[in-house]
Amino acid sequence: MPGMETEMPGMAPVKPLLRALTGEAVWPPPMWLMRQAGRYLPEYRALRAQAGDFITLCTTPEMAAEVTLQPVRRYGMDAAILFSDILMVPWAMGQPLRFAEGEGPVLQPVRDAAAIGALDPSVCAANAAPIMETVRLTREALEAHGSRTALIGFAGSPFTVACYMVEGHGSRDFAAVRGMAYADPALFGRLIRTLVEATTDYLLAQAAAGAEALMLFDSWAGLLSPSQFRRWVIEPTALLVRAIRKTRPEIPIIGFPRLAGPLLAEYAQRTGVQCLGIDTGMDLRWAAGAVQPGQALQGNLDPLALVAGGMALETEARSILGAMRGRPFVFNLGHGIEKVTPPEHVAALVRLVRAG
Ligand SMILES: Cc1c2[nH]c(c1CCC(=O)O)Cc1[nH]c(c(CCC(=O)O)c1C)Cc1[nH]c(c(CCC(=O)O)c1C)Cc1[nH]c(c(C)c1CCC(=O)O)C2
Repeated sequence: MPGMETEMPGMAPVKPLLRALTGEAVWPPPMWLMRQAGRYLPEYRALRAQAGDFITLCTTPEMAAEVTLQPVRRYGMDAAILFSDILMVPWAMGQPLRFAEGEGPVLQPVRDAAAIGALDPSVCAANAAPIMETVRLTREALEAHGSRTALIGFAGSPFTVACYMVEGHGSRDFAAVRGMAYADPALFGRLIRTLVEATTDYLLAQAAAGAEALMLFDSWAGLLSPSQFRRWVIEPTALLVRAIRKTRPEIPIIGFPRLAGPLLAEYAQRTGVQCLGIDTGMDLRWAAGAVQPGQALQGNLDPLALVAGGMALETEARSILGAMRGRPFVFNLGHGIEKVTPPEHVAALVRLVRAG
């Protein structure tokens, strides 16, 4: 029974985020923001400068745990999201990666059978040990303060991670990747299977280290045609979810198939994730009718409304709250926070959402 746990003597109350993810209409809704730890925060920029390099920051557990906790301390968010990056999975499989100042990630592209065959998914979780240590330290710090804040672990979905692995850097349309998926589906399928395997182990290791929910970021899912979306987004995600559930049936999973449009319904049904991340452009009431009964929604404030602040922010946030009242919901952005966001606008948003 929802809520029962809170009344049982000797048991810690269930955290609001976890209640919402398991289908309870918690109100005011729990909230956190995608990329809530990041360059818009002065305390992040200070630690980032001290680390020197982004990968060093991600692989130094004390620093990464500290960065994870920064937005929780400042705003009392209902979730802390592990500070890391979706590209740490290819990094942990040995693909050379660097984050170039001002241009984003740069990887040595994998485009042929030799390069894809050389990737070993079985070493991913072990090589990512520092990230698991970050999870452990962060969870420990949260529990030490008796926090209501839940810790979210995450990974990129196989398709979105494959986009960067094949292209070698960011792109507006990932044309080379989508072209390869049509021209050589056997080879692309091999890469996707490798990623399903690596990502399963990687997420299970995060759960074992103390992550209380898991999120799959599929930022580029919406670039695909419907048939390709079914093949490269829905099928591998369904396999991944099933594999995680086999070992950890209770851990809630949030799927974020960005720009999926009407294919959200099929994604929700066939993957069976507990919660759907909704992007900025999607109508929340429509999304509520498209998902399965009991599936929670998370989203979808425009990050630019948060940059603007004032009346624009208030109007947008209130319309989201109005649409979602009475159903399982997690307040969030529709995509990552912009680095020009004034931190005081985030504080204003937190006050507004907490007032319901
Ligand atoms: C596509 C993608 C990436 N990474 C991620 C995605 C999916 C979500 C999305 O679509 O935004 C996910 C991600 N990246 C980061 C997190 C940390 C947790 C959080 O606070 O949400 C998460 C969940 C930190 C980060 N990842 C990155 C930064 C900035 C690095 C810095 O401090 O210099 C942070 C805080 C770097 C990164 N990492 C990536 C890119 C394209 C870039 C460069 C763009 C940029 O600089 O914003 C790949």
